[in-house]
Amino acid sequence: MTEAAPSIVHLRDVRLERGGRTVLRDISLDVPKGQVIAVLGPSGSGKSTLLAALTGELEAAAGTVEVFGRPIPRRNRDLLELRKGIGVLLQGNGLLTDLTAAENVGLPLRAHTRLPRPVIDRLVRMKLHAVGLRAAADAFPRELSGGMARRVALARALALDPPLMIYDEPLTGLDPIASGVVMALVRRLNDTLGLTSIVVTHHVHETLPVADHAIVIANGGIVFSGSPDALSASPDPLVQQFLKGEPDGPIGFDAAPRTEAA
Ligand SMILES: Nc1ncnc2c1ncn2[C@@H]1O[C@H](COP(=O)(O)OP(=O)(O)OP(=O)(O)O)[C@@H](O)[C@H]1O
Repeated sequence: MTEAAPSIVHLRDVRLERGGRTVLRDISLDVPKGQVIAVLGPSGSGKSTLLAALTGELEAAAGTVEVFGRPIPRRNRDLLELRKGIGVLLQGNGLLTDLTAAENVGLPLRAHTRLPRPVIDRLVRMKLHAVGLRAAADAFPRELSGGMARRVALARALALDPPLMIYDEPLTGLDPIASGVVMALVRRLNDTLGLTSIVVTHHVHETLPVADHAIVIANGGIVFSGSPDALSASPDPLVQQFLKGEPDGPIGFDAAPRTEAA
């Protein structure tokens, strides 16, 4: 019998507030090592708020948040150490326009390590190779397509070999082909590098095929948690409304979360 993989992320009965208002309540979630999990939900449902709790940017108002088996530290130095273990790919690529692709990927290595230049150069080439862009090392961001720029940003997020990757809307602004390339890469990198990945998105149909597990956030909480197949087959009207992108149904048009205290 194989042992269950340890949880890289563990949330129990978590309540998250923004500006004194409850955005998410009763959030319990375990992300086992090695999995790709999709966090889905309509705009404003609290997906970014959940991510902020995982990176320690937002302290939970109640409940337990553990990453890598430890509660999120409060001391700044410990928090910085934790964050080195979490690679984050944000919606905008955040590439510096006056640096080449290779220089952008090398930034975290120069900022957080004292590795000698030739070692950094070699690591940068490896990261660019991992995203299929070794040939683009000397290109500037303006010379790259949207999909290529996203992959450079992905290589940079991987620079410090983080065991946990968080993707916040990785497909925004990409065409269907580039979206397919990026999602296939998310899965391949997860498996070849032994990572755990959390993909926050409202691109359900592009994301589910590469995910092991999906959760749907709406109306202030987790309304679905299960396999992608179970999600597609769910009879829950709320889930169906979200999957079909229908404006009328149990999810309010402005997706305003419940505001009463837990
Ligand atoms: N700093 C803040 N102060 C007050 N309210 C906030 C803050 N950040 C987010 N909110 C509110 O919290 C709720 C959830 O926002 P959040 O950005 O987490 O949603 P989301 O699901 O990531 O949305 P999107 O898909 O549009 O990025 C929204 O009602 C939003 O207005």
